[in-house]
Amino acid sequence: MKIYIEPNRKKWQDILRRPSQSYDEIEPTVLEIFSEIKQKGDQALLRYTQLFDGVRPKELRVTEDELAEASSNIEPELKQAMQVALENIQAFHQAQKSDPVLMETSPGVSCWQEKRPIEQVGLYIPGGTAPLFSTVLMLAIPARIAGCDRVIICSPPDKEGKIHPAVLYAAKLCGVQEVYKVGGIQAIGAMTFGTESIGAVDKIFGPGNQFVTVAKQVATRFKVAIDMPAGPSELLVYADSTGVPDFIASDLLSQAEHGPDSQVILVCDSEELAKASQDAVCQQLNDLPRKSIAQKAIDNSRIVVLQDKLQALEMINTYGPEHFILVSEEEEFFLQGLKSAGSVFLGNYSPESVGDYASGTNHTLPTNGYARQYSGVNLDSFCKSITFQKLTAEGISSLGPYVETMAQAEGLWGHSKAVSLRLESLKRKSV
Ligand SMILES: NC(=O)c1ccc[n+]([C@@H]2O[C@H](COP(=O)([O-])OP(=O)(O)OC[C@H]3O[C@@H](n4cnc5c(N)ncnc54)[C@H](O)[C@@H]3O)[C@@H](O)[C@H]2O)c1
Ligand SMILES: N[C@H](CO)Cc1c[nH]c[nH+]1
Ligand SMILES: [Zn+2]
Repeated sequence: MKIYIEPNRKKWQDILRRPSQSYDEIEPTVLEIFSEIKQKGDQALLRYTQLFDGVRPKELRVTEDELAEASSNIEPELKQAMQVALENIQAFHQAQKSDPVLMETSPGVSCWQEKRPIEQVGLYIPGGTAPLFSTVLMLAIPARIAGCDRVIICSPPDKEGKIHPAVLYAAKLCGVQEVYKVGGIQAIGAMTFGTESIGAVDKIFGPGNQFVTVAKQVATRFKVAIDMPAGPSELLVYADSTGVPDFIASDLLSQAEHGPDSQVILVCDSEELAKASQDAVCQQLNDLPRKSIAQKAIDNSRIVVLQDKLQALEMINTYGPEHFILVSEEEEFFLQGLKSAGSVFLGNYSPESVGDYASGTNHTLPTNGYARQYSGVNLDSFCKSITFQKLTAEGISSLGPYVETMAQAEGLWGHSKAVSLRLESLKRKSV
């Protein structure tokens, strides 16, 4: 990880550039695959699965037997850990339920807002280099709490044409019955257009690599919604002298090991901490089984020394990290000034991994700077808000004339008449 000491502002853009390929580079591939899926359905899914995952599964849908069998392949210790995670994720997302908003905006004019679940949702579970069964919990639990009617999962098959038992076990634990062996761009296409085996959904959720993320973005042109662009994982750590280099390095590597296109950034206030953390990264990297993946991500990662805390805060907000770890005596200063981040971890005892698995917060979060305009997945992601209104005779009598005036000023006499007719009818009744 290269160290930049007090870099000039003009250099920030270069220092903070993400390593993933751009939308424009991947979009043509996505459009080509989507077009084939629209024309050829399952046949196209199987062709691309063979091409990208090196396998042609006999059936796209995971059978009931496969779902049931998964449990016998999971160690009791893992089952218990998943249960703890499930309970925390469930509790935190259940607590996000909110009461309908109901009020009388003026006498006789009642307005309210209620939520309804999105009926059909598709959950993408990454599986290219690691079977992220934790993502099943992060997406299927809020979908169930929200009350979505149909919840399906798509995940890439392994070389034997199977989905990892932990993914299937988690699906069963969360009550998901429809699981398909398809990943990447082709999975997003299937959930967008529907094929013979896989019915289309209303909204697609879930993280994935750069191909999955661009495919989701392209899919929104075809009347499906997405949660957000949740691509290659990233982390920004800010630490002052209270930071522990070994802890910092372990956090940086925890996100670097996700994929070669991940990126991690350390911003700190001294050269000493920068150097010690850099050394700790080099040392710990050697012990990681996914060293070669993490090394590539580390090559795209940076350490920046900024003594001025205002500048440091500006850099954090400019980057808009997916994950932000803050270890500072000046916690309040940074929290007050923080504008954009997917999820925040405070102090020396809050490693980012706890949020990835079990603290209860959601790990499906905006990357690539999208924290500037998107929230991470939460209960509301699975709902729509519908507004309602009911006016009494008193309500339309007092509000109606203002609506008539505004409608006529916009030249929309049809709108005005819908009010006038009622006002006249009330006048006739009163004489
Ligand atoms: N932002 C978040 O909330 C979040 C959460 C978890 C994981 N992630 C990210 O998810 C990603 C998981 O990536 P992964 O690769 O292990 O699994 P993945 O399931 O996202 O992608 C695997 C699929 O990518 C497709 N693919 C691979 N190379 C391709 C190519 N050259 N052209 C077209 N398609 C290709 C294949 O179809 C394959 O099945 C990581 O980047 C990780 O950082 C993000
Ligand atoms: N860090 C990922 C989100 O960017 C989520 C994850 C799943 N498993 C481990 N980590
Ligand atoms: Zn992670």
